[in-house]
Amino acid sequence: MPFRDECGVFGICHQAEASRQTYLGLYALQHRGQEAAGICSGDGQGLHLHKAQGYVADVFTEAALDALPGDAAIGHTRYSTTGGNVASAAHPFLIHGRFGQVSLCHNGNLTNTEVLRAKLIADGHTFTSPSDSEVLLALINRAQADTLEDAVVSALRQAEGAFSLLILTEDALIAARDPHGFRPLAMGHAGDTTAFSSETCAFDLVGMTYDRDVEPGEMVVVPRGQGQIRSRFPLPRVQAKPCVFEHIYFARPDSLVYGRSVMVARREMGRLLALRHPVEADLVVPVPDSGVSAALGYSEQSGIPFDFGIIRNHYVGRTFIEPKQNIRSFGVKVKLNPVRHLLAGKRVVLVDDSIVRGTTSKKIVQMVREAGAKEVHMRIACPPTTHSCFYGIDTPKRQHLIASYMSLKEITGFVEADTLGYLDLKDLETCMGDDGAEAGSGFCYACFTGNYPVAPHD
Ligand SMILES: O=P(O)(O)OC[C@H]1O[C@H](OP(=O)(O)OP(=O)(O)O)[C@H](O)[C@@H]1O
Ligand SMILES: NC(=O)CC[C@H](N)C(=O)O
Ligand code: SF4
Ligand SMILES: [Mg+2]
Repeated sequence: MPFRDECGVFGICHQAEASRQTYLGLYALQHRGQEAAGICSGDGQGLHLHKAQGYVADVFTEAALDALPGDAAIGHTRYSTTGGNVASAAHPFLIHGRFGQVSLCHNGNLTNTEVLRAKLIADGHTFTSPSDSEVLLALINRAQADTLEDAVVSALRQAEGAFSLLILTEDALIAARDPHGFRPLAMGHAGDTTAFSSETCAFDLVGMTYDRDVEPGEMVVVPRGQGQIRSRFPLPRVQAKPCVFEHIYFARPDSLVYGRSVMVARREMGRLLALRHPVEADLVVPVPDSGVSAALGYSEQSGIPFDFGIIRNHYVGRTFIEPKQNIRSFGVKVKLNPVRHLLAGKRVVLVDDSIVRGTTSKKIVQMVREAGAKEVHMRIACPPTTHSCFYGIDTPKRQHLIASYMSLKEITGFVEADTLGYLDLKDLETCMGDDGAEAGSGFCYACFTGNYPVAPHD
């Protein structure tokens, strides 16, 4: 996979079946991370943890869920950004420390992990994993603070980069988001139950109503017992920079992210793409699944009919045994297959959300031509991806991003498309309702501009 996803977090409080609901929440967030999954629950007697490498459905059995009792839980699906795909770095992390049992899970990536880690190790701390997220727990435990809440604030003040966090203790469920709000975190309810999730599609599954986002820089404390939900903003205020790529690619189209419909945003990207890069053609074909919404927008705007000229096999996992005999482009073919009957003799507009390395796109263009298409015009629903992400997305290094070393003309030649058009940054801002008071003000666009809101130390 050229682009790997990130992580999903889900947490719930005052729910009799907290761990089962969290399991379902994670099931809905599976697309955000497939390396490991875990849940920590609390029943008033203590915290209980189960985590392992693998998909949510494989990590949790009935018996595993039965061993996670209580009316509060947090859970995580992981794609590593720091520490690699190792069992010890699965979330949630759980410690028995100065504030009793404290469990934490994290979506995002710290940009000063190495500095913090080195300092903690010099102070005598021992780590159980290479994870950046475990550093946060160590900071909480070692904070000069009398209460857990103040210790969390102290840790968050030292952390730099991206964090949407859920913390479960014997007394509270705490949600927090870094001051730039790089990664999403939604809040919802059903009756007395409060829940948090990376995306609202998880709320739909467990029957929760989305209320609002945890704001950038906000910390929300849900007491486990009686008591009101509390909100505070303990971190220095900065211009929020939520990740625009959530809307382009990562999030599910049925989710609201930052309170906006992902489907609507993607469709708008497709519409503007059609306005800026029109072409005479017979058929608009999406690269499934992530290109579908933008392709619909392109078709609506251009009036060129839309059809599923490429079909995706939904049962392809992350790895498969390759045939011994070399089959050309096997990696792409096992996942995507053209519908020859639709493509033969047609001038095709192929719409995808993004080009990363360019290798998939090249093979898809080839595949569509081999299926008989007369012309292939590629349209990409975001600007050229020229910079890597340090805030929780595992993008390839800059030198592997094709747009960082090739011009538009060269990329067109490389992927062997007849024409190629990208959405430009201004249009992307328009689709996101970013009025661009300052250029690129309301979201993080660093993978297109290199303007990193937080300098990556590591
Ligand atoms: O330029 P490349 O490096 O070849 O990669 C670009 C592709 O990568 C992503 O999809 P991906 O194959 O990761 O999976 P998806 O099915 O989730 O869209 C993206 O949606 C493009 O289709
Ligand atoms: N993608 C993520 O959000 C990863 C969280 C954390 N940095 C880890 O590697 O475990
Ligand atoms: S660099 Fe790109 S992927 Fe990373 S947070 Fe910013 S917009 Fe999102
Ligand atoms: Mg794709």
